[in-house]
Amino acid sequence: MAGTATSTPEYAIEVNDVTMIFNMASEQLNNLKEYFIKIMRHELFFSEFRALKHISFKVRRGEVVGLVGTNGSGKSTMLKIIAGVLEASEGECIVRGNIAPLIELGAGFDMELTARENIYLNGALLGYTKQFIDDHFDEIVEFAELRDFVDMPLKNYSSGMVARIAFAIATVTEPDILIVDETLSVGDVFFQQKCEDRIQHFIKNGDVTVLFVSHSIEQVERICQRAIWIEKGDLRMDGPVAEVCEAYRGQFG
Ligand SMILES: Nc1ncnc2c1ncn2[C@@H]1O[C@H](COP(=O)(O)OP(=O)(O)OP(=O)(O)O)[C@@H](O)[C@H]1O
Repeated sequence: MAGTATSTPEYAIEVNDVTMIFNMASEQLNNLKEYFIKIMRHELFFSEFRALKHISFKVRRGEVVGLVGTNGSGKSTMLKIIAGVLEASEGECIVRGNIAPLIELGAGFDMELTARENIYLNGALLGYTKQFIDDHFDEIVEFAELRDFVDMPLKNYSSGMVARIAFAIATVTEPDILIVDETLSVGDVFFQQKCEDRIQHFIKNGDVTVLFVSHSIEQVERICQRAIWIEKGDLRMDGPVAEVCEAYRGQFG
């Protein structure tokens, strides 16, 4: 269960005994018709897959926490539950403040529309008013460095270009909580640096809480103070970034 709270105690995020269960179909079906036929004939079976098992942790306001773990260990699932995109099967997640979720980039975009139209659409989804977007439109486009492409449909953009627009919109104001899931990996190295600088600016100048997933342990060590290691759905370690990254490297490096 994801929830928000209006009081502002020291924790921005509280994850309490969260378990996430996915139902996996016994076979891959191509369409709904096949699905219904199999169901009617009792030929389709489901098995439970526990992507997260009894995870608990708290993040203080202003803390910068990295999530590490090998592929499929449950990091993105954890971020999606915190962002309210997925509902936990068991346990609860309390979030205090507004979240800028940089996960599944482009999910709020309509690929048939232009970048200009998508800035307004995505901005509205993030809760910005039209006036606010009018006032910040140039700033968003400047940051994304896509001025020449602003009236081009998004379907013609590369994934890196979509990431630029998404990052620029989501960070045009300082959020209370910034959730970054591999967003930076699709951009080129120059844009990655620019995004990292903006995140660092938020960290230094405010009390933004950051949850950060990256496969680059160096990047996690550079940006975060604390790291949480999730492995095969279990919380393996939670502590100072250097210690957790060293242990993780020791096992997988
Ligand atoms: N919607 C879903 N339905 C079924 N299984 C899912 C779903 N989403 C994720 N999973 C499974 O849950 C597990 C955890 O996935 P998740 O994407 O959270 O891992 P991750 O640690 O972010 O991986 P990566 O580092 O590769 O991005 C994986 O085994 C994945 O296949």
